[in-house]
Amino acid sequence: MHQIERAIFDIRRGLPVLLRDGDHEVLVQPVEGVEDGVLDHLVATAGEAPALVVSRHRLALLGESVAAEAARLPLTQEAPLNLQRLNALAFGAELRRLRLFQTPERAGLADRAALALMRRALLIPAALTARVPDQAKARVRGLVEEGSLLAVAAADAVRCFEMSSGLLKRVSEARVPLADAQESRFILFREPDGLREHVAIVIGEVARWQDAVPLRLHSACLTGDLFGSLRCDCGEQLRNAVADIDAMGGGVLLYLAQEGRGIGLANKLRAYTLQDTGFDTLDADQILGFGEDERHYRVAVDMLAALGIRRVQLLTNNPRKIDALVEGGVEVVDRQALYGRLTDHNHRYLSAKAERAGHLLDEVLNGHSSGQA
Ligand SMILES: Nc1nc2c(ncn2[C@@H]2O[C@H](COP(=O)(O)OP(=O)(O)OP(=O)(O)O)[C@@H](O)[C@H]2O)c(=O)[nH]1
Ligand SMILES: [Zn+2]
Repeated sequence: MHQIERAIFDIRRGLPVLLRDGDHEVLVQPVEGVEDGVLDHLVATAGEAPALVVSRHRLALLGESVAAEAARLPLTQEAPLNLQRLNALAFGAELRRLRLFQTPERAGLADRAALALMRRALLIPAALTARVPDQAKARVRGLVEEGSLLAVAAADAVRCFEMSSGLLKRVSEARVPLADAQESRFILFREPDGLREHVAIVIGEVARWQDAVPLRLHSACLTGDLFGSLRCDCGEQLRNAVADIDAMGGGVLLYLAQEGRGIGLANKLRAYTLQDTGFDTLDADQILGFGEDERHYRVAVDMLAALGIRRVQLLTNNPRKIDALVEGGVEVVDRQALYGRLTDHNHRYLSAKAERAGHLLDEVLNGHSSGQA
């Protein structure tokens, strides 16, 4: 998978990469950050006009539905390669003005791989993919050989989110006394591709735990956790969780690198701007091409295994977290609610989570202001 990591770095820098699926070769270019000249360069290199690959979430907003995860929109003379139009089609909020000229086509392996790479790179999930025709293959191979274009297998790229279980690296640890839990230890884990790091905060002594371990899975939220943003309840939930776990006699908080429900901080800020024009938290993500929740919990299951934890009492209002642990073979014997404070700023966010994403927030929305249930 080493080449995939390099491909992700190239993509984050706005460079094209070549995806190979047997004899089929496809050039991939992220839509995010695409600049004047890049499109012409892509067409000149590939030798064919590209298609815009978008997620099914984005496509649904454009009035088309597909069963698959992604679809390709062929870009031809009727839909010229103009940057403004491309961006509007890929992640613009003015949907009424967009008219599809071409029927969406089924995404092939390389198209799906392209979107997986965009997501893994935390970019907008939209890509330009251009097939390399036979007569252009020798020239493109030359670019790969001279090192100016990276080639990867589409089959590896499409699996870039999958991690071989147990390969998570336990890297380092230290005692870090916290204001709300003096006996705390931070243990850092790194994903095998080196891209993301997650921290287990172990409160109390593991050896003393007899029964189900109090556990919090907390997804990173820079704005809320560090700066006390009023747009969400994350900072208070984080601090309440540490205090609650300490009061329960110890347990674990997994601080997961899943900023913005897995879409990354850059996209979360884009989503906030959309929310300021009237969209709710889920619709804003969908405009950008994301599903209502892009988080994967495999890493949390692996961290628990590394810590020798099989039975837990989970502090959450999110049924998906319970399901993900159970699917991963962790026994969830109990759930405890965990609230932050309801404010004028986060009311709409919490209501959307409750009404549209099934979060169990009745108590906080109906008057309870803070603390555990
Ligand atoms: N995309 C997006 N993410 C957001 C928004 N507001 C907060 N988040 C993110 O949502 C996640 C919330 O994480 P958690 O508090 O662990 O999870 P939860 O799904 O609310 O579930 P529980 O708190 O366990 O009930 C964090 O990653 C935040 O960065 C938003 O408007 N859009
Ligand atoms: Zn937050």
